[in-house]
Amino acid sequence: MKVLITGGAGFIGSTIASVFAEHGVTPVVLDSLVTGRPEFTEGKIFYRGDIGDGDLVDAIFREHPDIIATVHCAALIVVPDSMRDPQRYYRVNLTKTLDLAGHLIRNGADRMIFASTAGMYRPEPDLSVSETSALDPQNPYTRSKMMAELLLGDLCRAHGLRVISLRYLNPIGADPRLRSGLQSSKPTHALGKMIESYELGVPFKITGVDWETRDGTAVRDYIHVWDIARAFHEAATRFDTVVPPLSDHPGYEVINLGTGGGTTVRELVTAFREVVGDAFRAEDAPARPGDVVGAFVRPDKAWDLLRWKPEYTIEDAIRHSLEWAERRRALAT
Ligand SMILES: O=c1ccn([C@@H]2O[C@H](COP(=O)(O)OP(=O)(O)O[C@H]3O[C@H](CO)[C@H](O)[C@H](O)[C@H]3O)[C@@H](O)[C@H]2O)c(=O)[nH]1
Repeated sequence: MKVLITGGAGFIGSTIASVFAEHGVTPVVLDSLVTGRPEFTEGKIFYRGDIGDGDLVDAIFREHPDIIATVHCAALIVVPDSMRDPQRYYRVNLTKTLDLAGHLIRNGADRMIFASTAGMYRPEPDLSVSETSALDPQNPYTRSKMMAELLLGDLCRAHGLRVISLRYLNPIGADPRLRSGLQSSKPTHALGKMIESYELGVPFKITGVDWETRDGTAVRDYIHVWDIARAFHEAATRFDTVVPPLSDHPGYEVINLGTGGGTTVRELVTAFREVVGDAFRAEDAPARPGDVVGAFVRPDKAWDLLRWKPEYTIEDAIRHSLEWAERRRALAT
């Protein structure tokens, strides 16, 4: 039994591949390596290429008729980049998803699990989001994901494609067995900057301390990447129960993944100190341009349909991220 993973050489896709492999499902990785890492494909069935390449997708299904589902992670994901170059984001995230879906339908591959974002919701007054929250994407990245979901929903109704769309926010951590992790050695996100400050011995700057939250700093739903990857496996395992074939179901189901509480930047600093010790320093600084107060995701539906909830703590994720940062440095030298 196999699963096709587009973007399987990326941070999340490679972790998903490891979870499936641990459960006896062989990953078949399709990745352009534009942002993916060749070392994350080592020892795996790997096709280097584009999800829009119909001949390639046909060849993959011809060579692996035992693929049971497609996990679609291939995408561009950096919000500020999407604002600078929206065309590229719509081409890759939207047009190529349309092409890929056509190739899947042609090959009779009707099960897709789509890696989406909870960043498309307008948060409720308490900053929570659930599947019923209004959609109000704020940048080309989240808009490209929302539009991709809309087109997939239409193809489900018209062509019998079936899609489970998993929406989540900020993945952190690394494969606990350190087979893969974040590719970039210069991350700009909060935990990446914390690790950088810790290693340089300089204070971490808390950018934004005047938000209306429990401690004035912004909220994010940081979630361990292994937990997210487990949800993809649960979705594949329960696919036909969640989206039954040949039924009244519209063929398209959205499930949010999150912790149900979120973490402020100050809470992230406290968790970081739990791991590295009290000497770690942080100081207040102005908010970054374009920053938002943030949101957290209610995961009740994920529990009902997938029997999924996060298992790793923020401290676990920090520990794994630190271990991965060290390993990545060792691999680079
Ligand atoms: O050195 C830093 C870096 C970040 N923050 C704060 O930490 C919070 C979270 O920031 P992140 O950058 O970790 O997360 P964002 O959700 O703001 O955005 C990031 O995560 C997204 C994924 O969910 C996209 O990938 C996006 O491009 C990327 O910047 C923000 O309030 C930010 O101001 C700091 O206090 N200090």
